Amino acid sequence: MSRLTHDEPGLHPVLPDDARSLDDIREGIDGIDRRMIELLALRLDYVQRAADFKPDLASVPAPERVRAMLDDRAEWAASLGLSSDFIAPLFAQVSEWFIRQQVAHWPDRNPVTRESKSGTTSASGVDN
Ligand SMILES: C=C(O[C@@H]1C=C(C(=O)O)C=C[C@H]1O)C(=O)O
Repeated sequence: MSRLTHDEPGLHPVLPDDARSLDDIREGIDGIDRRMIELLALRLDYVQRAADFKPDLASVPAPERVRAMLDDRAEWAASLGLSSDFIAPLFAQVSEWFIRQQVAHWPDRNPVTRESKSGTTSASGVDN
């Protein structure tokens, strides 16, 4: 029994229960994995943008937020019949990698934001 319908563009329109061949199954899986990767790329944009709203590098990891997120994801997974033993470490690894990207992105943040936080002259030479 499928847990979700998927009328999303890019996903194979044949649901698992309606599959007539291994090709149907593999097209379904390829569509899902591709979409997951596209969504992870979009997630990266959000995570890097988050740096613009943080006052300093020390506020990047936000461990209390990560803990709350892992609890939520374990709950979401359980409600769909996925083991939290699988989902919790998976998302811990996801967050860990994304936090590293946010740290690496830190020096490239929007100069406007950097100016307004530091109150100093920007790289473009425009005073605040
Ligand atoms: C996106 C944020 O920045 C960080 C990245 C997170 C993630 O990728 O899961 C979670 C929390 C923070 O460590 C945030 O603070 O919300």
